[in-house]
Amino acid sequence: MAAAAAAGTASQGYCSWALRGQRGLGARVAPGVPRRRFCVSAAAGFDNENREYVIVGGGNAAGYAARTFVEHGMADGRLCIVSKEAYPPYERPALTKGYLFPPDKKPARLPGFHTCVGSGGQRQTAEWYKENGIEVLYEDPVVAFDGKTHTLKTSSGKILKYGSLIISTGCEASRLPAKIGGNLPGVHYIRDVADADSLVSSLGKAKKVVVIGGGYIGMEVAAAACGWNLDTTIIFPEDHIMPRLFTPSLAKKYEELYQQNSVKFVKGALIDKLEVGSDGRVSSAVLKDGSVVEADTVIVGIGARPVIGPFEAVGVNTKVGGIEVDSLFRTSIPGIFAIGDVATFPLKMYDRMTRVEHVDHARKSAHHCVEALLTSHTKPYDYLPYFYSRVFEYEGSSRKVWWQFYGDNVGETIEVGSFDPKIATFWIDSDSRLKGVFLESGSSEEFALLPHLAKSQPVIDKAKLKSATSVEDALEIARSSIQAGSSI
Ligand SMILES: Cc1cc2nc3c(=O)[nH]c(=O)nc-3n(C[C@H](O)[C@H](O)[C@H](O)COP(=O)(O)OP(=O)(O)OC[C@H]3O[C@@H](n4cnc5c(N)ncnc54)[C@H](O)[C@@H]3O)c2cc1C
Ligand SMILES: NC(=O)c1ccc[n+]([C@@H]2O[C@H](COP(=O)([O-])OP(=O)(O)OC[C@H]3O[C@@H](n4cnc5c(N)ncnc54)[C@H](O)[C@@H]3O)[C@@H](O)[C@H]2O)c1
Ligand SMILES: O=C1O[C@H]([C@@H](O)CO)C(O)=C1O
Repeated sequence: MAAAAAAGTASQGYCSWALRGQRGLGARVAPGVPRRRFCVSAAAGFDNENREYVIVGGGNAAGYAARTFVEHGMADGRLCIVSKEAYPPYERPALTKGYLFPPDKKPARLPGFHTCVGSGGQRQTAEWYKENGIEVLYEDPVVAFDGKTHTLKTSSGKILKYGSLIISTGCEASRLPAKIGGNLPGVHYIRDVADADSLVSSLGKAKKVVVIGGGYIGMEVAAAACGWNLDTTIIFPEDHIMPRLFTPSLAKKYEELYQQNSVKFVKGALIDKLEVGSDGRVSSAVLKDGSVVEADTVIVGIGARPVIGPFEAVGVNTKVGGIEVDSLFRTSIPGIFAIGDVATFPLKMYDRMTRVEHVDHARKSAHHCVEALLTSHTKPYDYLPYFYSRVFEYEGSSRKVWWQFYGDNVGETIEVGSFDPKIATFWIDSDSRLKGVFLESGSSEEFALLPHLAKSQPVIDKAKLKSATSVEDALEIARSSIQAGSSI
């Protein structure tokens, strides 16, 4: 059921793109600049098929995009968000953090974490969208797209003609095939609130939990399961957790913490099948080597795939996947943009095309895209990759952990600190330039230094850094390397 069936109540009606004759490019009018308005009479708001701006996907990036439209006075009666979900945009990271706290430890619930609270902004509830004249179509995903006629069709059969279109359909969880038990009751994937609700209901009854995948979801969900005092096993194919980012040595420190919390690891293992019990629910995971791990609840976190359909014709990057955009988030078709997880964009500082599946980019790409659309700015997006996680945050946990990483994890690494309580890893390339930096349990001042380090890429005296006696000492050595003037 729709949590909120909000329709925009645009008092002045809206300007049809077709009547404005601004095919595709949207309104390239600076805020505050008087515009000729050819408004269609629309006393009831959005009552015909034309929409000036349409965002497809009501997720993290859409919430931040809506905020930028409002800041420019360009939302009221003009912006429509077409959402698959039943809720206005929210901060998706909460789903594997506060949302999974046990019932007695004050779990996060909507409307508590609607965008843009995750970055200290306003909490944009369903009311906020109404008050700002933004039409939100809930639980009505776009199922067809025609770039020639500028038309979208939703699952309920609505036909929407757009002036400018922003695709922010994000990612979907990769699934285990149904033929090996990937769809059994008790097997969970986690992407949205409905998934998280289903998982919480299973955790309430669970005794033995298997987490498949040693990435972000695996680490965050396994830590949450500890908060529910559940027998938890993580199974993954690699040698250590977080293989895309962590060094083996860094991973070891986190694995030890999980083991102290009674979590078991099965490494280097692939799933052969998930078996069904007499109650029709999952009962165990059978590994390729024939061993069996019992489970009444399985959480699968084996990566995510960009949601491209039905927009394939807009242009998919063949190497990275994702909808290809330029440094202003413009696709190959004028008037169509893509942001967030689904967009493959030029990562200017490392001179490569990439897709980033993290919330900081969702927020910043949304803002940058909408600013470029609504104003005449042509400043290229210059993103510094930023990833973070927080686990064991619930009250009563013996040790909370929170880490941040900035930059590129390339080159050799220097690790400083014992993890008790802090650890830092520095990635340094063959020219001795610092490329990436990771910090666990830093102070706010220390975390604030990391983006400066990763952005300026100072030349580092490696011997000096290796001899650092503490994380504080190491960060000071890196900071003074920026000041030494050898930065980019
Ligand atoms: C459980 C979880 C925890 C995370 N934690 C962190 C974290 O701690 N830190 C971090 O940096 N990142 C985290 N991420 C990643 C971060 O949430 C994403 O990078 C971010 O949500 C991307 O925003 P987006 O708007 O591009 O996509 P999404 O937020 O996924 O939004 C896309 C929306 O589009 C909808 N949609 C898809 N197809 C259609 C269609 N055809 N029509 C209409 N709507 C459609 C989807 O239902 C969804 O609501 C997490 C992700 C998950 C799943
Ligand atoms: N803190 C964060 O930034 C955060 C938190 C949660 C989720 N997310 C996002 O959510 C999405 C999904 O996260 P994720 O953890 O599933 O992806 P991931 O890519 O971080 O990890 C996937 C893991 O799955 C495992 N794996 C891959 N194929 C497998 C297979 N066939 N069988 C068993 N294991 C397999 C590997 O161990 C791999 O590390 C990503 O976009 C991620 O960025 C981010
Ligand atoms: O970025 C984030 O947003 C949410 C939460 O802070 C919203 O309240 C969360 O858990 C993050 O990591």
